[in-house]
Amino acid sequence: MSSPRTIRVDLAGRAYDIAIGPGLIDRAGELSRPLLAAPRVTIVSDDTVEPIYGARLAASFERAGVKTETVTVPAGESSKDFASFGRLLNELLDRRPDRKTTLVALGGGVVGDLTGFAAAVLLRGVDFIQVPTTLLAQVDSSVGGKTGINTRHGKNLVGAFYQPRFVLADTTVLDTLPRRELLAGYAEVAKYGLIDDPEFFTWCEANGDKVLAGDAAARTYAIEQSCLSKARIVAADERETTDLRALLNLGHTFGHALEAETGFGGALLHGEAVGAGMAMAFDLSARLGLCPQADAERVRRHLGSVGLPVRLRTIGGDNSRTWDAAKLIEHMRGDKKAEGGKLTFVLARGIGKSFVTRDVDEAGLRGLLDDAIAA
Ligand SMILES: O=C(O)C(=O)C[C@@H](O)[C@H](O)[C@H](O)COP(=O)(O)O
Repeated sequence: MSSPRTIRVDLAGRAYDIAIGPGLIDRAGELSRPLLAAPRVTIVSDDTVEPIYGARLAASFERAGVKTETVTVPAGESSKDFASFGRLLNELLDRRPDRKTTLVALGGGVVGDLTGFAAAVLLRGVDFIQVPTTLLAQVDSSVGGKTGINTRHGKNLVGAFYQPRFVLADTTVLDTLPRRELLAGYAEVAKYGLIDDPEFFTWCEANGDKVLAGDAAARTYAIEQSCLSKARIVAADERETTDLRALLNLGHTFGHALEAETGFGGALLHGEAVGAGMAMAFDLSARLGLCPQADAERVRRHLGSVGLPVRLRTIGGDNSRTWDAAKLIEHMRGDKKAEGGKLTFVLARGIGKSFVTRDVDEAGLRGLLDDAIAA
């Protein structure tokens, strides 16, 4: 059988491939067998995805002579907390893994982040493979080795940089993804254009609807371009030691605060929060005179036109929610990027011209939040 399209994440001794293409779940065993330390894997999935794809993935490993076991967690962001993480570790240990066991994360960002963190600490570190089944996980969270959980203090505040051995993105699984999940992932696709690739953002404006409607060529192109951008940035700044990787956090200072305020219970999908957060980051950039107003409007128009909720009033599908600017700013202070009490933002000088700054006037921020809440 032909080799799928692969993109290399070039990390010297820890380099790995992202394979992208239709039907790859059925080839997971054959494609990952050479990477396994021993012919046994434990698949970690959630109770939405496992019933749909678990048996096919397990069968593909079994065909390659690999023994499988499966552990399932409840679907949703609430599984990314201490208690769920502890339960997952115990369930994994119940199956008597050894250091040559490989974990396979089958699911979206929550399953990937949770499994990756479990792999980082189980027996002090076992290998793991990502089989992302959402658009968001395929274009973003499965690549780059950011693993972790949420705490009552905020999003992803406990975790590890721990790279997978392989990422296997089966593009056909997106056909069964609910539109809301697709949209949430699409926010992260558009993000790459907004960070440093204005041509890609222009492509998104022309083709975003096709990506969401299931056009296979448009979808594959969007995933490949996103993974190329992410692989390039991660290879250059794996552990976010310079501000380069931090650019991938465009929209996240706002987004994480919105998620924290709604309690990580799934009222708000991560990608929805990021979409609204990117619109706010461009609005703030324009308000501070850093970015042309026309660019901020273009961002808001495109994200809104594909169906992302870019107004705080509509985000999370609960029109009765009230937001409090002071509380949102308090959440931002707890963000990992905050340094010495200074809030950190990814702002922009225009589309594709993002940069990191710790120099944001809080009165300007407060004004933006008050206006966003009132709009
Ligand atoms: O990979 C990265 O680096 C990112 O920042 C990608 C983000 O889109 C992703 O949501 C990430 O998990 C956020 O990381 P965090 O360090 O801000 O928690």
